[in-house]
Amino acid sequence: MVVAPPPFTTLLCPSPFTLDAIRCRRWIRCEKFDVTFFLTSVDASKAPPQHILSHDSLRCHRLFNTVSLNDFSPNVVQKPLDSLDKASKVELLKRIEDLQSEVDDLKKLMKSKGGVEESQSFQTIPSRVYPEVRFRSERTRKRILVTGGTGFVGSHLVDKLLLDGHEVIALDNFFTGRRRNVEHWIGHSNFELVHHDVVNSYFVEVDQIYHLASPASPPHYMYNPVKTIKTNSIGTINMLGLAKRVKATILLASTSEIYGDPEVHPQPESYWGHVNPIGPRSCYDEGKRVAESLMVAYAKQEQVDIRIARIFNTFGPRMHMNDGRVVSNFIIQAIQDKPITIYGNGTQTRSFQFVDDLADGLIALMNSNVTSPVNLGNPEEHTISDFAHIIKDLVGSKSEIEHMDGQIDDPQQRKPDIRKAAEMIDWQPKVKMHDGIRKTIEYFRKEIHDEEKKRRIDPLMPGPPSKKWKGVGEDEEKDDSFDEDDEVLDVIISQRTQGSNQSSRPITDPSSSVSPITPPTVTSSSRFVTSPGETAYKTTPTSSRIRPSVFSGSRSSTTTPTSSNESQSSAISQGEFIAVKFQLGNAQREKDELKYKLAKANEDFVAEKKRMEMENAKLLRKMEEKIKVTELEVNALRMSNASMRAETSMAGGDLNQSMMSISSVGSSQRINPYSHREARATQSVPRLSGGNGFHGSDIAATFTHNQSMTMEGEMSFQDVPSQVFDSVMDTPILESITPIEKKRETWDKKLQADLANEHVLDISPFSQYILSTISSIAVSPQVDKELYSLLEKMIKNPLEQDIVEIGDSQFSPVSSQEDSSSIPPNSPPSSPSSAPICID
Ligand SMILES: O=C(O)[C@H]1O[C@H](OP(=O)(O)OP(=O)(O)OC[C@H]2O[C@@H](n3ccc(=O)[nH]c3=O)[C@H](O)[C@@H]2O)[C@H](O)[C@@H](O)[C@@H]1O
Repeated sequence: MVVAPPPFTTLLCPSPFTLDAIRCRRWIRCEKFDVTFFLTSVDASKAPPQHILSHDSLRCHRLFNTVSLNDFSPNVVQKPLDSLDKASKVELLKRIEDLQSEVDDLKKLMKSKGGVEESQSFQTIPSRVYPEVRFRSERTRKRILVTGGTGFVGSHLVDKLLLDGHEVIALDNFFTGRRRNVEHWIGHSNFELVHHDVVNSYFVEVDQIYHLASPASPPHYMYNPVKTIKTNSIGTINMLGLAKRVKATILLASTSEIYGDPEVHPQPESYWGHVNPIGPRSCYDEGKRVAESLMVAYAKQEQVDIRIARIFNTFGPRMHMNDGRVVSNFIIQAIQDKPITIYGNGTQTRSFQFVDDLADGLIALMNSNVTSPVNLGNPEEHTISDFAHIIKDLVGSKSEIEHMDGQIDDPQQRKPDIRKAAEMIDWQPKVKMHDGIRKTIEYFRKEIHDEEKKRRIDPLMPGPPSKKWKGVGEDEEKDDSFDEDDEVLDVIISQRTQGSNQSSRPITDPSSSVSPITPPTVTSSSRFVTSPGETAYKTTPTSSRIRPSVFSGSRSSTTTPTSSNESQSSAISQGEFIAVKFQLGNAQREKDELKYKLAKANEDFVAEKKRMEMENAKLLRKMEEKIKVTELEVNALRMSNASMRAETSMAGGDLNQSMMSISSVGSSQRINPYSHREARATQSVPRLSGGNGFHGSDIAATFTHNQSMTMEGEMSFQDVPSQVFDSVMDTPILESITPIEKKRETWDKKLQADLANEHVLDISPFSQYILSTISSIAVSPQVDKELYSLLEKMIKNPLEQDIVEIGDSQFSPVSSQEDSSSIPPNSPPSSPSSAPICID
């Protein structure tokens, strides 16, 4: 009789000898060993006699052992769908197609998104490096609003506050402020830049408010006196209202100008001043005086915590080239070896402080508890004449000194009494005037160099006249806003239409040939007004009343018109000149704005990139899920198809087709790319005898998808079986299976021949594969026992065993060693590899 074969080799018995009668009835799957196979029953009635094989053929079982149990990867095996009717399968196929196209779309979308990212040249934008700021805890870190935060003084204050670890909001209407003054902070998490005019309300939650917003240079504040008053009155009310609401401490940047043309010298805070309330400077002087009054009123009535700084003449880097004040004018003139223009006889005095000291003083005052006004200035007093020589010497200039008409209400002496600051806020200036001047000279040298370079690259041509020019000669009302774009044109229009009767600031008469950075060389003969309200200029009404920046001056001798025509042409050329100058200013602002936008775009890009990466990751996950689902469905279909083929072949009595079906199932279940990878990483390389033979290629195809495998003496399966795999695995499921049919014909013939010659199994590695697959999972004695008995029954009486079903739970693998004791006496050895197979 038979020496019992290993249990699941027994399972083979029905297959070979009743192959043509096989009917797929149930799937058995063993997740642990990643095997799905059919349990079949025998329908002998359908089996042509010649296909019934002899038991003796099973001698070949010995060959099974070439594939060991360990060679199977723990892939997930899914249960196939139950047999589907054709319509359902078509529907399923359609769904797979849809899913596939969806997956393709998603892939495309992802690629395109990746493409966008790649093509962006944002990577070329270097990430910004900010000055290192002090770390402050939540408790000590303050949120601070600085109005006029991009101006000359404001930007230095912003620097100090940020470096000290506070959060700063710089608010500015950019009338005299410039983004470039704070551009090194743009994008910093502690910094915020707000374009806003304090004349309008602004609401923000802050601890401190430094209220600096106002033009401070005489030509600037005199340009639009109504707006200057509004800024200092309404603007201050708005900021006080905000301070009141959010209980912030507010510091007003007041000025030494509130002392007017002082009669007390030096000026202590207790001095009430000597101000002409209707003079050309009054818009600023009185504006600041009313601002101080408002501060005190809000403190008294609304308990707002206030600080008042009376700021004396200040200079330093970041002064505008067009500032028009004495320091910038003298330095630029000296650098360019142009005449240094002194208004008046030069005996008037000023005390100049370096901007760094002022910023320290403002912070010290804010953080004190001094609510009364405090002077902040450097008491080092010089006459303007001395000052001109100091500048000339420090620059090493060949400039001559030229005296021009003095200004109306020009304070004749100014020197701060800073004892209060020293006592109450422990502040005094540290930077000596000479040192500060040197730094400022370097700054202006660079500015001039940059400016000249820019003009070399892009020589300025006066653009087409603005629409505003059409208004020349008409009655046009001057806007009270600081719209710098229209500023100069407005001045010209106003000049032409109303004459020069407002400002006492010295007039300059630039000729058309004057370069935008030509220093003023104004003489004193033609422009001096004795009293406000009278005709402001001795020049003709057509001469322009522009601010006396160093860029706009020229010798007065060239300006006295000899005829009305000449006067007209002089005015036009000046207009053109100013238009060009302001084009330059606008271009600069535009550049600053672009820089800001670029920095912002960079930030936005980084955020967008992060978002896209997250989105892509999500998309990828979704895609992978879809692919997985698709694969599962495809596998299901394949298995289902295999089932059908098996059924078909059974009906047709085709051994090979049945084999193929099983092979397909075994293969398709290994498509899962994840387990595939795992398998590759962990599996040994099984060797299969005869794997490249008749059916061996199918087996190879099966293996190729999930593990490396070599055939004995043959090439690697990884390379070989692609066509085979394609033909077997990717055969359209419901379409004509022509290639397979063709093969099958050949195989059938061969099989017939083999059968005739009685050496079927000897040459059928495919059969071996099935056998080995089945045997390899037969590690559970319990399962062995059950299956064995089932199979015994099947073999004995196949017709009775129409349906065999074994659930998953029965396949929990058990180590053969561990459970050898539990193997029933009747059972075969649990290790297929060691099992002697001998069937009588
Ligand atoms: O620098 C400042 O911080 C101060 O500047 C101005 O006060 P002011 O003293 O008139 O400033 P400048 O325009 O620089 O004039 C200073 C003196 O130099 C004279 N000056 C100015 C410019 C020039 O080219 N030549 C010249 O002789 C002026 O006539 C004046 O006597 C403002 O009014 C103040 O609010 C501000 O605090």
